[in-house]
Amino acid sequence: MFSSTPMLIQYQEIKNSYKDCILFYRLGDFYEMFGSDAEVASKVLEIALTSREAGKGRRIPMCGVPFHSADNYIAKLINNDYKVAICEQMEDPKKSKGIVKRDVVRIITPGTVLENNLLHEENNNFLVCITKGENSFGLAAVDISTGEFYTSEINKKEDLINEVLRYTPAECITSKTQFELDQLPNSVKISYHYDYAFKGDYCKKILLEHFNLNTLQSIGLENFPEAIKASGAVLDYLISTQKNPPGNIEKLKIYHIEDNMYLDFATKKNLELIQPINIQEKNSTLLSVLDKTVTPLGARMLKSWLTKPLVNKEEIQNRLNANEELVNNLDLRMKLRKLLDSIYDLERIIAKISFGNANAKDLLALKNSLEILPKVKTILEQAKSYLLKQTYEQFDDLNDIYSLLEKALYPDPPFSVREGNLINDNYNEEIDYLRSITRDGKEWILKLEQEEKQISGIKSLKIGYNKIFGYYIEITKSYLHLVPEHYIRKQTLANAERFITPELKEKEALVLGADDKLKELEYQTFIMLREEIKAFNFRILAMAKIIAELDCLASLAQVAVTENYIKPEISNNTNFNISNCRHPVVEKKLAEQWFIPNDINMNSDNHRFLIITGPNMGGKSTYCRSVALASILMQIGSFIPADKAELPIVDRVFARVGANDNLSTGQSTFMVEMSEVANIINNATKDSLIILDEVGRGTSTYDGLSIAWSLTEYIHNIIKAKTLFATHYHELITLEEKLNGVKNYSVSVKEEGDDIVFIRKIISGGADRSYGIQVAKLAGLPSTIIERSKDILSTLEQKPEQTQLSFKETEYKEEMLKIKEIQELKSKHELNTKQGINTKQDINSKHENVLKQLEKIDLLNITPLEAINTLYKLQNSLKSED
Ligand SMILES: Nc1ncnc2c1ncn2[C@@H]1O[C@H](COP(=O)(O)OP(=O)(O)OP(=O)(O)O)[C@@H](O)[C@H]1O
Repeated sequence: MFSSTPMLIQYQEIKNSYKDCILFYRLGDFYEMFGSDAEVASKVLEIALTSREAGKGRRIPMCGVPFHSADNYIAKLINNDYKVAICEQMEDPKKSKGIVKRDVVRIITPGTVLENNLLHEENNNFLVCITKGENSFGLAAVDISTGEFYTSEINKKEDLINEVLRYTPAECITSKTQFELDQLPNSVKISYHYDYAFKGDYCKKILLEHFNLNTLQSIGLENFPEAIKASGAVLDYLISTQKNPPGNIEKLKIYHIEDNMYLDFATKKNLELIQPINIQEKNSTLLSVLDKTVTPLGARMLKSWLTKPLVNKEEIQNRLNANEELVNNLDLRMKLRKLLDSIYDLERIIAKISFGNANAKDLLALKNSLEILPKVKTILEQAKSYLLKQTYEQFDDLNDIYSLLEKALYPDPPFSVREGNLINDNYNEEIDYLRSITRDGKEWILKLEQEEKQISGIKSLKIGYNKIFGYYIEITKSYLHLVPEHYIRKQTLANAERFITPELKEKEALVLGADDKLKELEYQTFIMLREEIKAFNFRILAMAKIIAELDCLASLAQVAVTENYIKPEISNNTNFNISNCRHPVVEKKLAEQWFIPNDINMNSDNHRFLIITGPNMGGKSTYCRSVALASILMQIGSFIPADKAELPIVDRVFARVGANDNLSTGQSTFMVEMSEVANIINNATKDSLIILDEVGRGTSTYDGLSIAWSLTEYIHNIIKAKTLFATHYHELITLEEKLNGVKNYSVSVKEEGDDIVFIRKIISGGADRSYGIQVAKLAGLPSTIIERSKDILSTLEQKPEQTQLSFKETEYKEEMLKIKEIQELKSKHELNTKQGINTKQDINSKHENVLKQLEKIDLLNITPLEAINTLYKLQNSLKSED
């Protein structure tokens, strides 16, 4: 379409291959965008849209961003779901004849970013790929900013979706013919890759080439065709976007979801492991309590531990023992944490080195981190626990790499790699030589300044430098009469004149020539140094993992000490016995009160299904969750908030807590609740732990009760998983007599006259009432409503079969009349307004205010209680103004 100028012809040719990207076309110091790309980008980036001559009097839209600040603009486009193709000049414009050669050097997509401003230190940036085979799904997850690469084969679709969500992917790729992605939440950004990249043979070839293997057997992948497809396709996507094989990806780890504790998305959300339910309350997550890591490496690993607790007894025990040693050995813990604190994000530095983006400051950060490693090793020498001892034995202090950097790298290099001061003295002879010339030359110029001052007697004489004139002698106007004759005038300023001398120019040629050469040579030497370090990538990455693990263990130990946690025992049978168990997050949030700890005892026999009843706000949810969190904590190797604990290893934890709306997926509260319950039923085993909190409350009382009842029977009789069920359906407590494994518990409460005091102790036996009205009173509901509620409650208690209430002779009736009255008033007002009658003078402002508020009420979505409450307020506001 822009066929008329050579540059635009070139642009169009390149753009044709990158139609789905915004093309950043390098033109001198700018990246330019043309046509529809310019129209889109100018809006998103809020930059001026101009136009450019396209021949034959036509103009095309154009906008541009400076090359040196492109990162921020790219970030904005990526965050707005665009892909960006970076097209560079492939030759020096000064040396090229005709149009400069250009090509796309990289495509940036959300899952392939390496830019600091698009990455979060404490989060991975996973690119996930999914494939669909006849009997299973393939999944691969890769983070090029850290070098991690995982793959798995999964049978059930729900498990696949759950696993995709566990990675919180920045981008998810598949092929258009592979998979219907309608089941993934909208938050997952989907990209499609070419169909050919998902063919088994092609994927195998890509993997063998990348990992330099003859067979996939050595990495355990041979018998997993879908995992091969997913990992091959994702690698192909990386190669095609980065235009290079990702040099920091050394290993592909195949895993099976049952290798770890299974936590589905709803459970992680309901237990607030990583993300708070209320986004504002960042410190209501388990992670916020546990994360005392001091490196980004550790922070990312801890997050991954929390979403994938262990199930292998030996591994759990090893972590617990290491943790215990770090808890008890203060010196070891403190010194370790202090040393780790100085270690930079090695994984992200290595990614930058691999993709050729690392500058000298990055290498300096690497050098400074490596300097710490031998000290860490020395500290670990005293360790006695298996895991720490093993870490000590495997510890590679990378001293050779440190020595190389120490020798080669300038001690305080700049960010830019083009301005010199990158390479140390005594590393490269030619650099030393050129540096001495520029240093000497600069000294010579300083000396000349002194001499010229003395000879001419001009005190303000100074020698300066700029890019246009090079070196010059500047003399202020008041001394111009003293200027020696051999000075040659070059420039006149408002206050001064600038001169040169032949001698000065001669020296300048020498200094600047050497300076240019030095900068170029330093740059080339730096690139070579970076390549040399690249060869050590995998050794450094292996140590990064060890550092991350030490950081996690030391963080858990630190929390155990400050929060007073204890080491749990792994139960030899399937019994749960925890004395004085606390909720790790709630206990920290209680400002002035003490957290009341509670015991928990469960076995596989007559104590496996606990029904917990009692007042609202009594602490039922908190109790149930604290048990689930204790299991998760132990299985990540952490101590737990209790006085003594013995826990079995559970294969899965499920938590169905509260009723959450999920309007974004078009599901009602009840639908979400039931699908979460269905997931539990389909996946729980006798070795699982299930937390049910008020299941059934999203529907009518009898429907809800019936579901809760039959769910209890099913879990008790068929699944046999350990279960804690917090409920307001007191009818369920009769199940204790019918089902052998069911036991009733309740939260105790003290009645003080008409009021209640929460004791928050869990006691044996069921509760027969919820004290909802007392809690409503505590919450500040008006006394009219409280009193009326008591009336209704006593009627119901006398005639429990009565489901329809009559509201004769009550305040409620009066209030309903009031509604009618006001609504009539409102419609009269509307009618009058329609008929053009000016009623404003008749209705004073307070009525108008009430009417406005009434108008806002959405009658279809308001409960009777809310309606009464609102009316009460409105009536009061009318009364108070009278
Ligand atoms: N053991 C405890 N010690 C001290 N405070 C507690 C304890 N358990 C709960 N709380 C406090 O009580 C609040 C309510 O607890 P929780 O939500 O567990 O009650 P609940 O019985 O499940 O209520 P509802 O039936 O209304 O859902 C908590 O947010 C916390 O502030």
